[in-house]
Order: sequence, then C-alpha cells, then structure tokens
Amino acid sequence: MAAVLRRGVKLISSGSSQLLSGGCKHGRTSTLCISSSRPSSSKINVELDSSTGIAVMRFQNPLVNSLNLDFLTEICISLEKLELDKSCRGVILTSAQPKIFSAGLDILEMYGKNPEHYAAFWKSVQEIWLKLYGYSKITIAAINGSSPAGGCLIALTADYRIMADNPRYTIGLNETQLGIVAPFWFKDTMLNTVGHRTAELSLQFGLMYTPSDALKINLVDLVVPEEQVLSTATETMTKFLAIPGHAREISKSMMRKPVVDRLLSCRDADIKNFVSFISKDSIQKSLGQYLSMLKQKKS
Ligand SMILES: CCCCC/C=C/C(=O)SCCNC(=O)CCNC(=O)[C@H](O)C(C)(C)COP(=O)(O)OP(=O)(O)OC[C@H]1O[C@@H](n2cnc3c(N)ncnc32)[C@H](O)[C@@H]1OP(=O)(O)O
Repeated sequence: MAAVLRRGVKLISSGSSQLLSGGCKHGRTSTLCISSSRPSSSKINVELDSSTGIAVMRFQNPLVNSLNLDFLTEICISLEKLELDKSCRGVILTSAQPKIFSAGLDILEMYGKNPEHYAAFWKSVQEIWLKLYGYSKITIAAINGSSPAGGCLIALTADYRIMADNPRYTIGLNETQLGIVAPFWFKDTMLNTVGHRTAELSLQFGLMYTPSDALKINLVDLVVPEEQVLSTATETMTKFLAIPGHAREISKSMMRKPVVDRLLSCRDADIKNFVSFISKDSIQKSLGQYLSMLKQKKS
C-alpha cells in the first residue's frame, strides 16, 4: 500500500519508530510517497507538515477511542517524538473516529483486573497527562465528537479547544455518574480552565455539556461548524506560532508547572490510592452496572 501526501508532509508512525520522508514525482506535482510497511494496527495517525511545523495527530482506536494502556502508550511515544522533532512547532489533537473525540478511559482496564494491572494502567494515565499538560509545544484540541471524562481531560490539557457545533456531542468530567471520582489532577485541570465554582458543580454532578454550553463556561474556546474544526485549528495554530516561542513556552509553564509538580511529588501515592479505590467491591459493582447500561443502551 502506498500513501501519497502533499509536499512537505511527513507521515509518522509510532508503532515501529518509523519516520518516513523523501519525495517523488507524480505527473507535474511533487509529492511525498510512502510505501508503507507501517503496522496496520496503529491506533494513531500523525501527519507533520514540515513547511508549517504543524502536526495533526488523529486518534483512531475503534470504536470510540477509549483510552486503554496500549493506546495511551502509543499517544505518549508519538508526543515524545514530536517534542524532540525540531521541525514540529505545534500539535493538533483530533479524532479519526466518527462522532467521538474520545470515550475517556477504557472502563475495561478498570474492571475485573488485578492490582498490578490497575497500577500499570494508572501510571500510563498519569504519563499522558504529565506529557500533555507540561508539553513544551503548542497543542490545540480539534474536538470533532463527544468527549466524556478522560476524553475531556485530554482536550483540557491543550492550549486551545475548538469544538464542532453539533448538539449531539457532549464534553465534561462525568466520573461521578459512573460512581467514581476524578482524581485531584483531573480536578485541577478543570479548575484552571473554568474556575472554582463551575468546576465544583461540574464535578459533583458529573455534568456533560453541549458545545454551546461548554463555550459559555469556557470549557471550550471556540465552537465552529463541524467541517471547519480542523481548518480553524490550523488557523489558530498559526496565530500561536506568531508569538515568540520562548516567551509563550515560559508563560505556559508558569501557569501549569505548580499543578504538574503536585502530581510529580506524589505519583506513587496517587497510584496506590487509585488501586485501592478501584479494587473496592462497591466501585467494581458501579462500573459493572455502568458497562451493562452501555450495552443495554444499544438494544
Ligand atoms: C477512580 C479514578 C477515576 C478515573 C477517572 C475516569 C475517567 C474515565 O474516563 S471513565 C470513562 C468515562 N467514559 C464514559 O462514561 C463514556 C461512556 N460511553 C459513552 O457515553 C458512549 O459510548 C459514547 C458517547 C462514547 C459513544 O456512544 P455510541 O456512539 O452510541 O457508542 P456505544 O455507546 O454503542 O459504544 C460503542 C462500544 O464502545 C463501548 N464503550 C464506550 N465507552 C467506553 C469506555 N469508556 N470504555 C470501554 N468501552 C466503552 C461500549 O460499551 C460499546 O461496546 P460494545 O457494546 O461491546 O460494542
């Protein structure tokens, strides 16, 4: 299979550490040709346009981009590569799955498993948050579908959020609806975005917001027609890129470092806390009921 991308665009596969480049001619157009030996199982697709420095990372973990351990690891590796790549200046996070940005943490990773598994899973959730919230480069979430809980968290880590104007899509930290509790760093990320009172109500009720309501509380920065989400994200990225990089980066770090440091200072305790909480019979029962409810919804 050969993938043909426009000039200057690199296709990066996280699966086997391949960074493919090199040009070839198709008629009069010069394009980048990739004879792909990429693993077809890759759960993300990254295109880096070296002429603009903008990378687009598309989540493609069927059906609903639920964040399981493998997927989280793959996202983390790709983000690390892009952070080290000098030709990359900013990353747009979006979904290749229809109607869903991300369904949040994969509930099956938190249900019916052993403590070692829960610990490894939670470490990877911490890892992605630390990577994204402390990311030196610009990140923009192009939210082209629903984004509950962990999906909302991923979007919240971005420097800017643009959501598709579709009232069927919702976003929010709905953990309490599942009978579980968003940890303090989820809470802090929400708090730093929407403010104390809104975060308090939002977390207690586990509220999910339509795009227009999310805009009202500043959970997202912009709502645009669905087909314009990616182009608007690219335009917005260009505005960010016009700011002197070091000044923007230090400002971002100044706002976020205290929150990042707070988790860094107690990672192991946070993992222990998660494992003990999620292993409780009552919590397992709540998750089991929620999973059954998701299945029943279909029939
Ligand atoms: C104690 C510490 C706290 C930890 C913090 C937790 C954070 C989290 O992220 S918890 C996860 C919260 N996520 C949700 O509540 C989302 C639940 N899902 C939905 O609301 C919907 O599925 C949807 C809006 C994301 C998509 O709706 P729809 O397009 O109608 O698709 P289906 O509901 O039919 O789902 C398809 C398929 O996927 C399964 N599924 C959905 N979400 C998850 C998930 N988060 N984890 C695992 N599996 C999920 C769903 O059960 C269906 O499965 P099948 O029936 O086997 O096809």
